Amino acid sequence: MKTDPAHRLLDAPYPYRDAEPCLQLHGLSKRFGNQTVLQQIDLTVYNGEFISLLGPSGCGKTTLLRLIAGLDQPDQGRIELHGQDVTRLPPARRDYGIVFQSYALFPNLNVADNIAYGLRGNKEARRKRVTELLALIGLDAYATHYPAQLSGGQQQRVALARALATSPSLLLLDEPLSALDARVREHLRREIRQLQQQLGITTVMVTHDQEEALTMADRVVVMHRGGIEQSGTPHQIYRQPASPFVASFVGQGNFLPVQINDDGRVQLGEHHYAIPHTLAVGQAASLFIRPEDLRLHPEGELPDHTVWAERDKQELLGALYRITLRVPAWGQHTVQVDLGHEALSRLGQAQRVALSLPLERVHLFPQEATC
Ligand SMILES: Nc1ncnc2c1ncn2[C@@H]1O[C@H](COP(=O)(O)OP(=O)(O)OP(=O)(O)O)[C@@H](O)[C@H]1O
Repeated sequence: MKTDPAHRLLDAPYPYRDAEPCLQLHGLSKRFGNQTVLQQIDLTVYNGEFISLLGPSGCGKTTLLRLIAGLDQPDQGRIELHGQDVTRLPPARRDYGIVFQSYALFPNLNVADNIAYGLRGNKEARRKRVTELLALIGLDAYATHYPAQLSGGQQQRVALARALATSPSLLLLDEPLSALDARVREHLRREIRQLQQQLGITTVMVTHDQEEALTMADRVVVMHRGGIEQSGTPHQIYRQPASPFVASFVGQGNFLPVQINDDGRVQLGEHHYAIPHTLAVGQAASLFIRPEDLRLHPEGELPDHTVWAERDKQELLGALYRITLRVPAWGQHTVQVDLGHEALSRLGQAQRVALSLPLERVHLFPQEATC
């Protein structure tokens, strides 16, 4: 069920719905030798929006960022920045700042000189701007330090200040946090997001880390094999995945084979469910449900559509337990269910438990559209 993803209208309360476009990509394609790396990419990024390009290794997200930056040339298509065609302009004539995964600071320049590197104007104006930027990134006390004297997180903040120094209208971030350890990464995520909102700077960030994309971005653009699979708010991407690829790449999920019966109901093993869908009668499909959406019921609580399930494995994930169960009535398929500690203790130790399927949480995908 690959829907409209790239151009789908965002929800009404979406804050950038009526904003002016900052960056527009029209039919961008790129090949390296025989390999098509990007195919007909269309994307509009609105003023002030934080977009994350999310996808597995090799899906083309860095290539797309490099095309926007002018570090590579597209074979086809057009790039507009504030309505101006910049497709053939060199990087220096495009109005953006960029931060790479490796800090890319000049080791022989101190922090202040690194930040001032791209600044024009007289010495006093540059000094003033550097002081402002040092305050912005909370490194006022480090102006005379050299990159080697800073932690990874501090170096990346300097790289960010350098990218912002000329007040560009677009900020490009290429996996800016992936070289940092988990705790620093989480902290810097919040800092970058706060700074981006404070400055209102339009931002495009490449990441393969779904948590990073979901927590930082206003809109996540999921890429797969050189194309855009879905574009939507983090909530839409997680809750209304447009394809099996998005459903499985972002978060966890159970896929169960089903059949569409003559009466339109969805057959899962021995059970029939009335789930709204647009699939054809007789069509094979996959039913998708997230582990936290399946319900396990303690003895004595048996709502409609309950099936019996046999407990198999139980793993502690930290805040949750992931329980693996075999469901004879669903064709012996196994499912995974996430439960909080409280819910697990209410469930007790019984080997056989009642399982129900909240129909409003189910997604159906035609089987040929598997990832
Ligand atoms: N300069 C190049 N020459 C040849 N092939 C390239 C070049 N740059 C990228 N590719 C190929 O293009 C494809 C997409 O690469 P790209 O770096 O855009 O992917 P990605 O989604 O950013 O992945 P990763 O997260 O691993 O960086 C890959 O198969 C890669 O090998």
